[in-house]
Amino acid sequence: MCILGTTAKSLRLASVYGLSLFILFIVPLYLWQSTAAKMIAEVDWLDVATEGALFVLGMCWLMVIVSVRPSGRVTNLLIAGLSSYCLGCYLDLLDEIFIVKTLPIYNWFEKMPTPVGLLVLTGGLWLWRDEQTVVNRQLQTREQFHREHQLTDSLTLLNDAKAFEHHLVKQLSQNQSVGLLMLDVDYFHRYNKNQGVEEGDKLLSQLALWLSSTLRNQDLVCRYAGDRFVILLRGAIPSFVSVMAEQLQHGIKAFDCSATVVWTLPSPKMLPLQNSTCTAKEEAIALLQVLNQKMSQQKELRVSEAIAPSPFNTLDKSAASELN
Ligand SMILES: Nc1nc2c(ncn2[C@@H]2O[C@H](COP(=O)(O)OP(=O)(O)OP(=O)(O)O)[C@@H](O)[C@H]2O)c(=O)[nH]1
Repeated sequence: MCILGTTAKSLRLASVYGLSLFILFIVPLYLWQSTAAKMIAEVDWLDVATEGALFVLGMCWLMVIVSVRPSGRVTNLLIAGLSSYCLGCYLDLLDEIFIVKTLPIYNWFEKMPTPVGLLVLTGGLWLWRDEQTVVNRQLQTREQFHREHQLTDSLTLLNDAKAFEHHLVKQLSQNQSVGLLMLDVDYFHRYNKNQGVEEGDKLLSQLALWLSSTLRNQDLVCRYAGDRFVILLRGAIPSFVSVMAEQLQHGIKAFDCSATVVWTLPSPKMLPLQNSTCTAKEEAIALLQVLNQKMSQQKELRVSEAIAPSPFNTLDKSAASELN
C-alpha cells in the first residue's frame, strides 16, 4: 500500500515536472518561429519582474502540493488549477518579450488559463475544506483521548475499556444524558483465519478510523476488547441512539463485513438492586453489563436462528460448517 502510494506520488511528480519543462520550452520555441522578439528598449522590465514572480510563485505552490498531498480528487483539482494558473502567468510573461499582436490565436488563448485555473483551484480548495473538516473531527476525537488518558491501544489508537468507564462515570456524575452503543464484528475469528491476522489488524484500524470520523465531535469511541468497540453518545436521546446503531450496522457493510450493534441508555430500572443512591461508578458498571448481556443475547440468537450466510465476501464455504 505504502509502496504503491510512493510510486503514485513519484509518477505524479515526474509528470508535472516533465509537462512543465515541455511547456517551458515549447511555447517560446513556437513564438520564436512565429513572431519577432521585442527590442530591449521596448520591454517593460517591471512587468517582466512581476509576471515572472507570479509564475515562479505559482510553480512553487504547485510543487508543494504535488509533493505533500496524498493522491485523490482534491489533489488532482489543486494540481490542475495551479498548473493552468502557472501556464497563464507564463504566457503573460512571454508576451512581454515577444510581439504577439500578430498572433490572434495566442492573444485569445493566453487569456484563458488564468481564470480557468483559478476557478478549478477554488473548487479544489472548497473540497479541501470539506476534507479537512473530517480530518479535524478525527483529530479532535482522538485529542480528547490524549487529554485525559494516555493511549493504551497501539493498533487502533483508541482508549480501552477502562478509559471508557472513566469517561462514562464522569458523564454520569455530572448528570449529563448519555447513550451507549456497543459494536462487535461478526465472525472476526474467521476473518483472521481466512485473510490473515495482519488483514484483521488492518480491518480493526480502519473500523476505528471510520467510527471516529462518523461520530460527532462530542462522542467517544473506545476499543472495548478484541473486535468490540464501545461508543459514548453525549446528550443523546433514545431515538438518536437507535438511529445511530442502525447507521453503524449498515455502514460497516462498506468494509465487507457485518457487526452486531446493541445500545442502551441509563434508566432507573437498571441500577443495581434498584438502588437510587448508587454511585456513578456503579451505574456505569451496570450499564456496561447491560450492553454486554444484550450483545451476548444477540450473538446467541444469531447462532440459534440460522447458519447465516458468510458475512465476509471473501470467506470460503468451509466456514459455514464451523457454525455447526
Ligand atoms: N487481527 C486481530 N485479531 C484479534 C485482535 N484481538 C482479538 N482478535 C481476534 O478476534 C477474534 C474474536 O473472536 P470472537 O470473540 O469469537 O468473535 P467473532 O469471531 O467475531 O465471533 P462473534 O462475535 O460471535 O461473531 C479472536 O479470534 C481473536 O483472536 C487483534 O488485535 N487483531
